[in-house]
Amino acid sequence: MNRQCIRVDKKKGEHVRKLLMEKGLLDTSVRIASDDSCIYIPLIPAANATDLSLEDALVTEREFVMHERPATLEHMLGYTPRYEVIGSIALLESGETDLERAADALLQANPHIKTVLAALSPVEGEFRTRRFIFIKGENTTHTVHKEYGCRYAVDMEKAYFTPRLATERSRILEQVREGEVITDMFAGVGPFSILIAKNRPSCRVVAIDKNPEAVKFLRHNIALNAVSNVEAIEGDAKAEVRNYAGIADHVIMNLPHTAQEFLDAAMVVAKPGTVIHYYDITPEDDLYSSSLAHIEAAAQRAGFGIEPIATRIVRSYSPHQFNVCIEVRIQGRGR
Ligand SMILES: C[S@@+](CC[C@H](N)C(=O)[O-])C[C@H]1O[C@@H](n2cnc3c(N)ncnc32)[C@H](O)[C@@H]1O
Repeated sequence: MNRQCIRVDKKKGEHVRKLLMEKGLLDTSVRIASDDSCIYIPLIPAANATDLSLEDALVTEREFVMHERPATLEHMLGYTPRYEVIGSIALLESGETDLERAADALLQANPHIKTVLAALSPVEGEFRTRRFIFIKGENTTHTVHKEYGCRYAVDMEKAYFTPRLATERSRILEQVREGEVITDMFAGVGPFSILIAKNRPSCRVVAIDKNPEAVKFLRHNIALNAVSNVEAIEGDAKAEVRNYAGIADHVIMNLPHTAQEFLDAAMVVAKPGTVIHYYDITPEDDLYSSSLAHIEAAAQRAGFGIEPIATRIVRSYSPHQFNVCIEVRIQGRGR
């Protein structure tokens, strides 16, 4: 099938290709063609070639060979931008210089992406949310993300969610046995709680979050995933744990930066044998020691001891800081 294209002298080819790419007019589904002196650059069907007014270039038609594989971002942009995909939203990380062009390439490379946003702020504030700027596609911050057979609706401006913890969540699930009680102290829209509830139907999950918007999505996600063993609690974990004293087999503390302030509250729901899954941001020269000391001190205040069972780096946070997980088993009688 013939396609509309631009014929241009080989020497000017790269300049014209870049220009068409910037304008979002390059058809990247087929290979650029050439003969001895010219190259033929394919245009997307909707391109209005008469508006282009390219010097020394001719609008013509010819057949092109399809790419065997869909064009990659590297192929389209000459580099791979830093981004993550949450549901149908691609989120470009700060540092991206040509947002419009990167957004065009993302929309073209991945048919599941309908919206491209860029982060305007880091994760911030008590509710760990971010601000975004809309770049291209459908103008929304709401999406539904699929992960390990679960679906999570989230408005990214109103509540925290990251797909980067998917593997970590599955690691926690592997440690939970049927019939256990889990307290998810900072549950957000529910990715730890719902994954566990769905895969361990006889577990009881108490999911707490202080952000009313996160809890709204948590409740929605409980219904979306048809789980009946999650109790969604809106409130401050420090206060709410008093209603669940001494019942937890697992306590998930996914509030890096400030989880330390909640260790005494974690000890309220703990009992001998409870496993605490504690997340922190730590410097490379003290990945685990100080955090372990804080956990041990809180356990001692509650009349417990601890047995460290695992430590791991979850992901890199900044050049010299890491998001780590420390897991300890509670020992002793408690107060
Ligand atoms: C890093 S997010 C983690 C959310 C969820 N666990 C996840 O993986 O997506 C931390 C959550 O803690 C919540 N939070 C902050 N302070 C809290 C508090 N005092 N009590 C309960 N939740 C709190 C925030 O609203 C946020 O949703």
